[in-house]
Amino acid sequence: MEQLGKKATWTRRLGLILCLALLLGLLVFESSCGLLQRQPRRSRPGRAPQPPPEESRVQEISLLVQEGPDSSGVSKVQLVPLWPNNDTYKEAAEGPVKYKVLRQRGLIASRQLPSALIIGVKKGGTRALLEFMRLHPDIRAAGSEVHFFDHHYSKGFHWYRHRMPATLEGQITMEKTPSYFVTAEAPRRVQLMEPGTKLIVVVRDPVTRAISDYTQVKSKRLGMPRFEELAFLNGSSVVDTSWAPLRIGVYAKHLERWLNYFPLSQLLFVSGERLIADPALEIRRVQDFLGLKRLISEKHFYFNATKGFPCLLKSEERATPHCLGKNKGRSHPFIEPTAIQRLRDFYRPFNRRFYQLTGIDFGWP
Ligand SMILES: Nc1ncnc2c1ncn2[C@@H]1O[C@H](COP(=O)(O)OS(=O)(=O)O)[C@@H](OP(=O)(O)O)[C@H]1O
Repeated sequence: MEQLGKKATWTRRLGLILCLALLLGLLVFESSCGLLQRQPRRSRPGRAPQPPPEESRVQEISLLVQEGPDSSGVSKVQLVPLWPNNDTYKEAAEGPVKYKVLRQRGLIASRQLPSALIIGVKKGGTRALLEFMRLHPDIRAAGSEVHFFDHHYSKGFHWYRHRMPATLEGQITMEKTPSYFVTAEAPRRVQLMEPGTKLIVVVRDPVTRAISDYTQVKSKRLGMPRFEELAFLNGSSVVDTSWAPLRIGVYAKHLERWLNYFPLSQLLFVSGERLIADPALEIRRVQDFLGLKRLISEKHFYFNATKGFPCLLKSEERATPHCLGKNKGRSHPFIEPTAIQRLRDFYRPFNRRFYQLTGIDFGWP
């Protein structure tokens, strides 16, 4: 009985082993025949078919069809694309494609050479004009004077462009360097850059301009001679036109040089006096000249009685009311009235000529 029981247990174990072996064999057979291969995953409804993963785009080229001394026994090589796709190559070569498109549509800012320049005059109110114009969303201006057309011309236009802020399509790049107006080479150089450049000149009574210029130099140099000593030759009544603060004020002469290269229609003359008395009016003229929407108006300015000048309620840099710096709107030293009168007489014919050339009577005494 006991022997019979043991036999039955062994038979059951053998049967189990046989079953397992059979199952294993079946599995091996099916996988080698591909019967258990997975079906490709169906894309989810509503979603675009996904591109094949990068590895599956490896291309195979048979070496047998190629001529050559290869006898390595390798029958195939895999060509793996260096760039995952064509767009990636373009991105590397010319910047991301999406940026290129955005740039073409003017949606990405890039640096441009200026299309409008405030060329002068020194102490005419050029900083005020530039700061006021910067309120306009379509104006982007270099913050400091670049001095390209006088001091840095040899550095080239590439250097110049990199001094400019980035602009979007439709925005105007501007720069102000007041010494351009009196630089002999500047008109030709500006024309070479772009004959259509718009030129803005802020002019002011040449006598007060000269005193303002003198005041600035005096503030930086101790022991400066009196204005009257510098303005006239050897204590005489003859005006020393070689003295820069006086030479700059002969506007007609400097303008004639610019008119050899640019038509009058490309120049706008801003009155430095009216820029103080009625900034909104002068800024409206500038906006019109530049073809801009009239967005800057009276509501952007207030008169600061302490400073004695119009100031801004907010600007590109600050959202609070503020005036130009301490070096703008300095008090001038006392100048002998006879010296002032002599200078007025000296400038009168040049001023008249300037009015003729510009077609504007600035009303200087
Ligand atoms: N809003 C406002 N605030 C202050 N100053 C003003 C303003 N508008 C015009 N001005 C006059 O600008 C004169 C300085 O001119 P510039 O900016 O062209 O000077 S510079 O050439 O850049 O040094 C400066 O000359 P001075 O008064 O002699 O300092 C001012 O008279």
